[in-house]
Amino acid sequence: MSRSLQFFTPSRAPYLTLQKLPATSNTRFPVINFPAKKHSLTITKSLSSDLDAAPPQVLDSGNGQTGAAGVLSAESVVAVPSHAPSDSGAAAGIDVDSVTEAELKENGFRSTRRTKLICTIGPATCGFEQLEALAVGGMNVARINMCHGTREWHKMVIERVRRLNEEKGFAVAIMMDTEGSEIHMGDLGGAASAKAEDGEIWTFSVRAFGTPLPERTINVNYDGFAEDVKVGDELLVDGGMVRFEVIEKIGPDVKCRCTDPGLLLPRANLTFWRDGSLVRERNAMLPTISSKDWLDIDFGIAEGVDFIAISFVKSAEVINHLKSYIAARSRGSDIAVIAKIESIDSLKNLEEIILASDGAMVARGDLGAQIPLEQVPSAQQRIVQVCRQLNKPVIVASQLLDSMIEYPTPTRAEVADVSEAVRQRADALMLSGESAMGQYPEKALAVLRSVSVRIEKWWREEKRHEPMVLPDVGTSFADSISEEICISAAKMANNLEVDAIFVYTKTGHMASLLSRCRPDCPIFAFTTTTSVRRRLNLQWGLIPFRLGFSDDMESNLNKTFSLLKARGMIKSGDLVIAVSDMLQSIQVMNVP
Ligand SMILES: Nc1ncnc2c1ncn2[C@@H]1O[C@H](COP(=O)(O)OP(=O)(O)OP(=O)(O)O)[C@@H](O)[C@H]1O
Ligand SMILES: CC(=O)C(=O)O
Ligand SMILES: [K+]
Ligand SMILES: [Mg+2]
Repeated sequence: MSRSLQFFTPSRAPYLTLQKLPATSNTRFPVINFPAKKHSLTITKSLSSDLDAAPPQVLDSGNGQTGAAGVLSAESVVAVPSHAPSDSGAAAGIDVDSVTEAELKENGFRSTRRTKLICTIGPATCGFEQLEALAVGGMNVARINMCHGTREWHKMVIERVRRLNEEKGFAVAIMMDTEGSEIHMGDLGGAASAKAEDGEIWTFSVRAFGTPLPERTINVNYDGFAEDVKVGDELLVDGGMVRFEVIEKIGPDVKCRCTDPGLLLPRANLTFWRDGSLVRERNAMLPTISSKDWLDIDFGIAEGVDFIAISFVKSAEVINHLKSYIAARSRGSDIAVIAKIESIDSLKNLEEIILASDGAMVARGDLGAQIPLEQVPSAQQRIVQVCRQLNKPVIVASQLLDSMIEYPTPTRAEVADVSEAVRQRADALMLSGESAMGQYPEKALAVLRSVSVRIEKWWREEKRHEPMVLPDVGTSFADSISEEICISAAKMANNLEVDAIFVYTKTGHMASLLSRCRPDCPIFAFTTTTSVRRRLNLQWGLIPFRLGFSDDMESNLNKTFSLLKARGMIKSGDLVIAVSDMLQSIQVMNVP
């Protein structure tokens, strides 16, 4: 039966009847079909009886999927879920993150956290129990930073995260972050940190020293350093956490007086400034991906990491180069490349870099060392917005809760900063030192979680739908149809106040298009492979499930309903919108 498009205007009237229907009704609701060949819009209303005939679904056996998984309140985690191996159970079963499942059951769809959380793993969090505590606390992605630690150490962390996923039913993705070849200090001869006091004279040298290092001496990784700096230059450690003034050059050694005291951390980034601006002599010519980075990338490909984040990206070219390298090396696997925006050049070429990448990171630590600090917030806003427009996930990183490295509670200013990133609707927030080497990694994660949930709720209550125009991102007509479907589905979901959007997607693309619209309800993303499922874990509002499904949407829906109902994740009467990348359609229905 064909109806006019007007049927789908925001007016709620035609839908009032939907909600009055008995919860047990198996009536299916209007289906908008965009037939693949005709491309004409027909709206059909079908009354199907074969839902009744759907055979009962068999759950994976022996994994306790129907049992209570655990309880996660906004404040604390009460029980640790125990769960199915993520790769077990083929067609009939369904895999979902056990903590998310518990959260959905406990607090309902609406209060499920939409903003994703990344934890940098370091000495404070590399143990199996510590990793598990982070996963239970909501970590969606574990980041390993190739600036620090050995490859054996990183391999061990990756193996532990894998084991956690397999044994406990998580879908924590792994992000490997390259070192890049900007100027940085050496490893302090093995010391965890060193304190520079006001007025002290320190030597920064390109000489290779044995260990232990001579007192008040810092090794610099960039050979041109002593030639490039001038007496009178200002030397900034970590973008100004500690400052020195260059007072004398003696061959490879540069003598500096400490002007702003503070803690020096191993391999901290170094920049030098002259007359108020950043000096970029020959180091501007340093390669984005160094020879060591290529070895690390080979390691990441071999280990099958989910994301590779590239430090100090300057142009789209390097991203394209790396993507073709990955494609040639890792046939079949799909490692996503994240461009770290942390240099002046990356801001200049922002749109083309983001277009070439699979996502971006606002790496505020180094960015704040390259542009004046007061310009970082507007740069962040711009990067977040461009990513949203171009449908790429965006991460806001660095110093979100820096004081929690030492203290158990954040500053009010830090909470405000986290809130602002959530309010900008970034896909993900990242902990660095707070989780890698801080005193309170789990507490810091809990702060990110509770602030995210609270600000998201406030956003929905205030109905702050931003008037953002989302441009076409695809190139083909079929892409345009998908985008229109997702925009319409998200709008319908908000207007009808549906409980969830279901998306069946093999590549994850349809799910990301829905995520881009930032709808009020969560998006249940069903995908067939564990790697796509882990990758979707970086994107705003997506709850990724692994499920075997076919091209027949009717049977997919039946199967999903019975599996999710059996696990207590949905109930009869819940209002759901379903879309898929197999069938260009929007369906609105109550769970039978
Ligand atoms: N694998 C590790 N081993 C030891 N310490 C680590 C490790 N990873 C991180 N850290 C410590 O945690 C701090 C913060 O981690 P993070 O990775 O965010 O630092 P960063 O070096 O400032 O980042 P980037 O190099 O990407 O700009 C580091 O400065 C380091 O002291
Ligand atoms: C995360 C990172 O690399 C930075 O903030 O500099
Ligand atoms: K790095
Ligand atoms: Mg950096």
